[in-house]
Amino acid sequence: MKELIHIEGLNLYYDTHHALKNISMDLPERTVTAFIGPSGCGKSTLLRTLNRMNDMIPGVRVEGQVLLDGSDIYSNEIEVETLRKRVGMVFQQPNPFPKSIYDNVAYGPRLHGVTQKAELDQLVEQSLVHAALWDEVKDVLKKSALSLSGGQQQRLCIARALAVQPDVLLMDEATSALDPISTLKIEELVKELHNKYTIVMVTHNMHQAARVSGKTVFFLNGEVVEAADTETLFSTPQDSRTEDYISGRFG
Ligand SMILES: Nc1ncnc2c1ncn2[C@@H]1O[C@H](COP(=O)(O)OP(=O)(O)OP(=O)(O)O)[C@@H](O)[C@H]1O
Repeated sequence: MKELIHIEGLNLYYDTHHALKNISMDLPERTVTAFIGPSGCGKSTLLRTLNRMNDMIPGVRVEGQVLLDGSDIYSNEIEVETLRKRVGMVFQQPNPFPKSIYDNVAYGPRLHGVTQKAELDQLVEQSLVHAALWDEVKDVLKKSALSLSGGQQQRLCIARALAVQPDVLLMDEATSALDPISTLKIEELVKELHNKYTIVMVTHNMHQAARVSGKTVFFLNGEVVEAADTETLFSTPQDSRTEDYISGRFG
């Protein structure tokens, strides 16, 4: 499978704290990759390096390379806005804007210069269909996004991310604030979306990683312990620390 993202010798420091230690890995195209590991091992930090969200945190220093389709996203030639259009993100807490459902989804395309109503209408519908929310909201698009349930809000945030037609979708514990039924809906959605998008998800839930992802990476103390296709990692882990973690002996 073609790699879309290649990480090489990546180190990240929060001031003096060495949070990511010499990370190298490939993230294959149109695959769900899950990052697992105990709290504080660096999963979210690594996820945030993929669309340079860490740039906003004072005192962060990054060394090494992250190549997206062969281009180093930390090079001076890369515009961060363009990068974030290609690499969208969904967070733990649904965070829709206090605007209508329609305007939430249309926000990104408008920002990137789409002004024609017909084109916006089409993008909004297509994104909501892809996020498995269209049927529930198609008659109330003018209603405030804040009137939706938590699970619907999270699917709206996914639709908002998809509306700018990204290549990569980063999901940082995107279901951990949701009830089991909404979680299941998002898991089903992720399984659908991976045919079109490269998805990287941080999850605390190993069952979720096993259910949804094609590749799993296990982290400990800022290092990659093991990366493999999900079935192999869960059935025949190579490292005893991976085995201890997935069998619930720590973390
Ligand atoms: N903004 C920050 N400033 C300073 N240190 C940070 C910051 N964010 C994370 N860290 C530190 O970096 C390390 C990795 O944190 P990170 O949030 O990436 O881990 P994680 O594996 O995602 O944890 P969790 O599963 O609890 O979300 C931790 O030691 C954490 O305290």
